[in-house]
Amino acid sequence: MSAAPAIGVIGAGSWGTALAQMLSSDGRDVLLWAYEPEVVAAINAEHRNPLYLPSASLSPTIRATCDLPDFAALDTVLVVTPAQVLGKVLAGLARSPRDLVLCSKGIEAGSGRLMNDAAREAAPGSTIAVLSGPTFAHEVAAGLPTAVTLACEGGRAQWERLAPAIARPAFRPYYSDDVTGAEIGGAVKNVLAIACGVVDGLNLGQNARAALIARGFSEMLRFGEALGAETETLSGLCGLGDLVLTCSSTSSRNFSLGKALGEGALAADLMADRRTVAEGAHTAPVLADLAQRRGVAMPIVAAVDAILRGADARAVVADLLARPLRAELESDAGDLTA
Ligand SMILES: NC(=O)C1=CN([C@@H]2O[C@H](COP(=O)(O)OP(=O)(O)OC[C@H]3O[C@@H](n4cnc5c(N)ncnc54)[C@H](O)[C@@H]3O)[C@@H](O)[C@H]2O)C=CC1
Ligand SMILES: O=C(CO)COP(=O)(O)O
Repeated sequence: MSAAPAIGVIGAGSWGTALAQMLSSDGRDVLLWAYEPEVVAAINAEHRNPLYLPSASLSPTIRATCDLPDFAALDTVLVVTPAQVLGKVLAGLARSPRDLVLCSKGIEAGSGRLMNDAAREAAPGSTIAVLSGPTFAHEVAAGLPTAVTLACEGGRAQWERLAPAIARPAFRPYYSDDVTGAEIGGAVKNVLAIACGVVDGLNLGQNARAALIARGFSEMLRFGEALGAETETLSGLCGLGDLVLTCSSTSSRNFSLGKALGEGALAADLMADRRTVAEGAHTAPVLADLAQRRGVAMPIVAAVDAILRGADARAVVADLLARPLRAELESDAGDLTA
């Protein structure tokens, strides 16, 4: 037990559970909202989450609940639902001023909104922050060293409140005030991780994967610039850092989904009845659409979108390779802009 104020975590998938475990490591009380009553029961009775993070023994200072009204008095709440339901879930939270730390990575289908816009509408009066970076849940739950971007719309004053509440000896947030950049990094890298998985599934080699990471990063920068993100933010933990992690490991659900697509599985079969979320599959269509409407070239994102819609992966890769040659840097483009 600790005298530090309790923290709330909404969403008890693998990431919400891992964050709750990390936050409880100084003995403080953590209230964890789960969608499924059986997850609540298992966490409270056995201190385990067999559905989403079976490897972890959880702290007894984590209490789970299905009732959002239980969060009414908490000043700091982390939001860790799948991106597509974030607005809907937050609409059930009492409307009092608090710090809302968004940890989901995606873009809302239909509206094309980033999570901070969805959260601001669903929970008016809150001050938004975004926590994002290279963070496999099972490693954070195991206490392995991890660093993240913590982007605060409330600037330094909010950081002074949140940093001591969230930092732990092995969990190290870095300050930013670029909420848009932090969200774009996490959303776009999920789509690029699917692309890298496809290349792995097709056995196209490590050169191709490195090329996808570098050219995909260019797409992330172009899209970020169009939405007002800082290049420096995207070059940090929440952009390049997370891109490198998720594009290189089958621990990533997005990479694994792409690998199965490259091996010939159908997207519809892979998405049917899946319990865990591969956010890139939901983000790719809306991101490809946003990019097209804003005139931002994102050929790798468009390729992932096409494969998810059922196009043959090998043919899509052949089309990518057949694109006209062009300058690597925008600043050198001149006539080479095809
Ligand atoms: N797992 C990880 O290593 C990391 C995940 N994230 C992000 O965290 C977010 C949550 O992902 P995970 O914790 O991995 O989820 P997960 O894939 O482990 O579990 C799925 C989650 O969706 C919830 N859910 C399903 N239907 C729902 C509904 N109708 N309403 C509310 N909740 C519902 C389930 O209760 C469960 O919490 C995603 O945006 C993901 O990109 C970010 C960093 C790391
Ligand atoms: O965001 C993540 C690591 O930073 C988790 O990636 P996946 O959702 O692809 O597993």
